Amino acid sequence: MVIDLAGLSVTRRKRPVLHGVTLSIGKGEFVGLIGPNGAGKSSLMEAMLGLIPFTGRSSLAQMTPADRARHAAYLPQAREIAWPVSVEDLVALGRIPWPGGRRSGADRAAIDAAIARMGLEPFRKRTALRLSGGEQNRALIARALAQDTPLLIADEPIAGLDPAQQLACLRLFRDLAVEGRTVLASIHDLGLAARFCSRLVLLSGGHVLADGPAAEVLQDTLLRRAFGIGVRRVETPDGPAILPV
Ligand SMILES: Nc1ncnc2c1ncn2[C@@H]1O[C@H](COP(=O)(O)OP(=O)(O)OP(=O)(O)O)[C@@H](O)[C@H]1O
Repeated sequence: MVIDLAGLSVTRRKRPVLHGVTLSIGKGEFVGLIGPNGAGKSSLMEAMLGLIPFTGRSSLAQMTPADRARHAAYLPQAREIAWPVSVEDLVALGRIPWPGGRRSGADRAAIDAAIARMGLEPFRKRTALRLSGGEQNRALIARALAQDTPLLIADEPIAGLDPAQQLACLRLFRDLAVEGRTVLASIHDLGLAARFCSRLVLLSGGHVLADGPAAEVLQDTLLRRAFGIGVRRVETPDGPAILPV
């Protein structure tokens, strides 16, 4: 398993926010983590990576930081770029876990591929702070891609992207999974999650309410329990379109 969690619980400011989450994710899966605001999606990602205290077991948190950095790339929800570095230098930070600095051929190839995959060539030399919000988001995704890890954990990767960029990003993540990598991404758009992910995990109130193929997880009763809303489904040649009602 690429991610193996058992009985993972998190308490924040004395309030329990995750209650014994058990979850295994294997090679080649693209798992969409869905659930309402405050369900615990970000907390689950942070805890499994060992970034916040938790009880229970996470295979990722057990690794040394150096091993983990070569196993898992992480796109946090907060899209902070701290320094006025060029897009190219920002993406190159993804190579830090690998020996050889930025000079090896492998590093150059990974940086170039990540920039190309996120369509960032026109911005390559530009200071990342002078990009639009969505462009900055793409640069940070490219940094995670340049890390070239078997696992990518992305917290709301398509938030703030325009519709074309959302499709491009999810298509890329699906391709990464087809190539044999593993992707876990939190996604609020249920229709896009259903179309692109191989499996959905529905989190609500810190519990896993459902885990499986989209058709099983996006059932009316479950969605009403989690979000308090119903949905309309329209089948299209590209997959289901899901309209919250
Ligand atoms: N730094 C923090 N300190 C204290 N409580 C926090 C902190 N971050 C999150 N929480 C609380 O933990 C719970 C889970 O939050 P979390 O950010 O994991 O949810 P989420 O599912 O990612 O939500 P969203 O969809 O809004 O991003 C919420 O009740 C939230 O208020």
